[in-house]
Amino acid sequence: MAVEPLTIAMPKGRIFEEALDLMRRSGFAIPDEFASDSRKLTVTLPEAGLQFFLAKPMDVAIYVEYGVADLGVVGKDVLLEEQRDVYELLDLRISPCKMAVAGLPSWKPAPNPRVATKYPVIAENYFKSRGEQVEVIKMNGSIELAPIVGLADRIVDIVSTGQTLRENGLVELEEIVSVTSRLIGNRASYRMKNTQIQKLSDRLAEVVQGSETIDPNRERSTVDS
Ligand SMILES: Nc1ncnc2c1ncn2[C@@H]1O[C@H](COP(=O)(O)OP(=O)(O)OP(=O)(O)O)[C@@H](O)[C@H]1O
Ligand SMILES: O=P(O)(O)OC[C@H]1O[C@H](OP(=O)(O)OP(=O)(O)O)[C@H](O)[C@@H]1O
Repeated sequence: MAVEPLTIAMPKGRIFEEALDLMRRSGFAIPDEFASDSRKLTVTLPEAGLQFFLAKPMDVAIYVEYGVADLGVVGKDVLLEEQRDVYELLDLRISPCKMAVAGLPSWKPAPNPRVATKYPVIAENYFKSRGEQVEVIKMNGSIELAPIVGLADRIVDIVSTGQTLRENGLVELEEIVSVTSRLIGNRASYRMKNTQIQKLSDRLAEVVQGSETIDPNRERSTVDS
């Protein structure tokens, strides 16, 4: 009986190249036409029993929760922000960064504090857990601008190299959580396609843990059961 392919939602942008490299090192020969900057949003590998599609990073967990993708690759930041009902299957250890509170070096606690962020859920939860009342302002990007122009006294944002903070005269005040990309799974797919999913996850885990490369010719690159 033919096995239904596994569908994997991949994030466009920063994570994409590293995720693709990981898939390739795990033995899946994904063609070059599937690139983050290409307009092509889907690719099927019939031999491998895999189908990929390219989604906005913030939307990956939605596709997986609704079951149009069996699996997805997504930053831990998105999982914490979106709180979707999905399984987190594997830490892929790619695209590392952290979520942090930042502000001007002169920052001091003041009445009616405002915090600008693209991640309002993470920010609300963090300040609530600290017993600090703040007004969280949801922004869509260029978050570092907010303290400079006086919209907010602090920000909650991703810090990777720290360059954006430095170039804007800001400093990290507190780290909230460290972030890497995760393999996530739809709950029903995890039951119905368990053998295929487990096989793919094990294969990725082997490469993640050992940083080894699986030769596609070593065995047929398939997740068919
Ligand atoms: N320096 C960084 N800035 C932002 N995200 C990073 C960084 N380093 C790693 N990441 C990871 O990459 C993901 C974001 O990727 P990207 O910046 O391509 O998307 P985005 O900013 O959400 O999308 P878009 O720019 O299309 O709105 C994050 O969810 C995070 O897990
Ligand atoms: O520590 P760094 O290496 O400088 O990286 C962190 C910066 O990168 C991201 O912004 P992005 O480039 O996604 O732009 P955005 O502000 O428009 O979201 C993030 O929001 C920080 O601003």
